[in-house]
Amino acid sequence: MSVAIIGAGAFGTALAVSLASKGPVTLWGRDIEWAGLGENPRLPGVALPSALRITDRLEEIEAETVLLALPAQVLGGFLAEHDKRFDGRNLVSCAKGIDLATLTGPATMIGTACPQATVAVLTGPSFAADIARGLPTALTLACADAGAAEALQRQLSTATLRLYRTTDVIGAELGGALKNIIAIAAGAAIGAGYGDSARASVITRGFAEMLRLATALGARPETLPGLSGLGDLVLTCTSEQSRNFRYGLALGSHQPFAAGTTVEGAATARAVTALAERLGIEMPISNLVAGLAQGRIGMEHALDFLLNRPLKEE
Ligand SMILES: NC(=O)c1ccc[n+]([C@@H]2O[C@H](COP(=O)([O-])OP(=O)(O)OC[C@H]3O[C@@H](n4cnc5c(N)ncnc54)[C@H](O)[C@@H]3O)[C@@H](O)[C@H]2O)c1
Ligand SMILES: O=P(O)(O)OC[C@H](O)CO
Repeated sequence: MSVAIIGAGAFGTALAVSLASKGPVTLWGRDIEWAGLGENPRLPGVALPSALRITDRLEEIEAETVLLALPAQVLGGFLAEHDKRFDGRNLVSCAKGIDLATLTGPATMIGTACPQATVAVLTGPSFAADIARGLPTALTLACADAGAAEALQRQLSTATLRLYRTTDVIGAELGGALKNIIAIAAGAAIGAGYGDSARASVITRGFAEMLRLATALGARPETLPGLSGLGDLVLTCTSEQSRNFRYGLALGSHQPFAAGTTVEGAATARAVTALAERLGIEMPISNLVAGLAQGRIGMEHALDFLLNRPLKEE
């Protein structure tokens, strides 16, 4: 089975570099003026291998397995335009977010746009730079069809990229989407100088929120403590490599943050606030992050927002 990747950002390029160690890979990007330079500025210091073909022509994407490595908020527009071209293939979502327009995750969006496709999700704790440099990384490959999950697991594992499989697509994709919100909160706590104990509380109570919403939306509870949930939550809340964590740091310390950086947790927090309201679920950390990201709540009120809630059982 041949492989192609849509989205030549940091993650799409990193996956392309890793998969090119096994055979030819095609990478499609909208803006690829860097292709001839042998390096993607979003992934500095990583040489692009010769087995990697880079194109901005979608008609060249003929692979059976296509990884969609676009940010969650742009995926819907891409699918609306190109659904027919990709229907019927193996479509693997790599986006970690919930679409604000539809309040659904990437797997549902892909399945709706391309009903004949086999839909899968690739998620879990992994920084693009680590994957591209060949550092050992473990991910989750989720597909409702157990046979297809096994085939994709084999196809997309490399010598340094170890994939575990599951049929719980909703659980795997929600873990990856929701951890970004909690990482912003953890960054804000550190940025504001609240300390490591506060960060541990944010991670733990944040995980409780993730579990609450994910299971209400149909996730299996045992999926959330795995790589795609807790694994990625821990990574993203503790590393300044994370853009979501760094965005939180900037919010907490009243510093500017580079516009145009992909920070999936900001829009996803707004989507989660709407979903939680619809389902009658308490998501105080997610609500706070949505308020901070929209400028509705100032950092000076953030602590009151969390600490003045009624005392309750853990
Ligand atoms: N970077 C990581 O370490 C990492 C790791 C795991 C998962 N992810 C996920 O992968 C997804 C992509 O993240 P990234 O790090 O590659 O982001 P990025 O900011 O590096 O790249 C985003 C890419 O999307 C392209 N793009 C934006 N709008 C587009 C549109 N309308 N049509 C076509 N292309 C468009 C941009 O040109 C850019 O190449 C996110 O959901 C992210 O959470 C990233
Ligand atoms: O840089 P972030 O915050 O988008 O995180 C990247 C990955 O999701 C970490 O697993």
